[in-house]
Amino acid sequence: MNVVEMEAVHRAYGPVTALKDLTLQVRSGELTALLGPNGAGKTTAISLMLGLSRPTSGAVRVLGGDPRQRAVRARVGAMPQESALPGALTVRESLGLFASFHSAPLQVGQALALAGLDALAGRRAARLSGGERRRLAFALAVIGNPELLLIDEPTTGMDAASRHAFWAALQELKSQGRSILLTTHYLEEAERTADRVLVLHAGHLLADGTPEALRAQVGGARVRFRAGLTLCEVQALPGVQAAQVSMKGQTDLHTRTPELLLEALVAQGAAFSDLEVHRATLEDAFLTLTRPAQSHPSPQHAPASAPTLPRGV
Ligand SMILES: Nc1ncnc2c1ncn2[C@@H]1O[C@H](COP(=O)(O)OP(=O)(O)OP(=O)(O)O)[C@@H](O)[C@H]1O
Repeated sequence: MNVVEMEAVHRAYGPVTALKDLTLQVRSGELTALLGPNGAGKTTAISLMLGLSRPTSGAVRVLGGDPRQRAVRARVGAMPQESALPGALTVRESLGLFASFHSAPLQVGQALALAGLDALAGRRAARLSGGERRRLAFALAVIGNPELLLIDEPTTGMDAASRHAFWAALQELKSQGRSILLTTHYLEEAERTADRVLVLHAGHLLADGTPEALRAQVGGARVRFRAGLTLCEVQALPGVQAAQVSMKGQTDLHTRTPELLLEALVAQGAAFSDLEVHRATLEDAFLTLTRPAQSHPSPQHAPASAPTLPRGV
């Protein structure tokens, strides 16, 4: 069963087209990650699912109904990218207030525990740090005991321990049978926790599958080592698909046949050190999928065939 269905959805903001002929489904009981570069249309898609705006054309159905219906909204928990929190209330009072809007809410203590806010229950929202405010926004999203959680960039501003705790809380909510859709730019976290990944780019759905399936599209491995080889010499090694060589001899390459490559390196008698081999990640798949249309890749995401230049060159 699908908890969200978008069919041929088009959404324009004046001359800007944010979503183009977007068809996607979010399945019941799964944790789905909606990924995409900045401006891909993720927040627009979530705001349509929350019934906060309407598609220019196409259809959006949530829990089998129109997301603008009160009965549907009552079953959905929302954590937007930026939340206006009741600053004068304490964390516990905020949760109590929001709980009173729902017919069968969680207990305030349950929401506090899920969001790791027990120690901050008596603090006014206005005095919370950025990461703590995200945790309160999460607690407010779950207090209504929702069947479906729609979460936009939840872990931005959270420290590593809070992010860890947050993902554990999502797993707990999922194990209770809830469906979760979230956007994130933390691809390692999506890879570890999502059942399914949807990749948006320029308002289109580029890919839809398990993290394993997306990784398999790229396949192969990333190999890193330090050696005195030039970029041309590295590119001439068997099976190299893309490579970078820094001025200090740090080599970073992608290959589908790491064993052949290492055999050739040893056969050549090349002196190399600091060898690391790991299979292609979801981030590798994401960059490969979204790279062709990126107009200004950041240095860390630059095409892998370009040699790394020292600062200032
Ligand atoms: N209210 C608006 N008015 C005009 N353009 C908008 C509006 N909201 C979004 N857009 C544009 O629509 C496109 C999609 O934006 P959206 O916020 O959905 O992307 P996103 O994938 O969530 O990006 P990010 O990862 O940066 O949050 C962008 O080009 C954005 O500039």
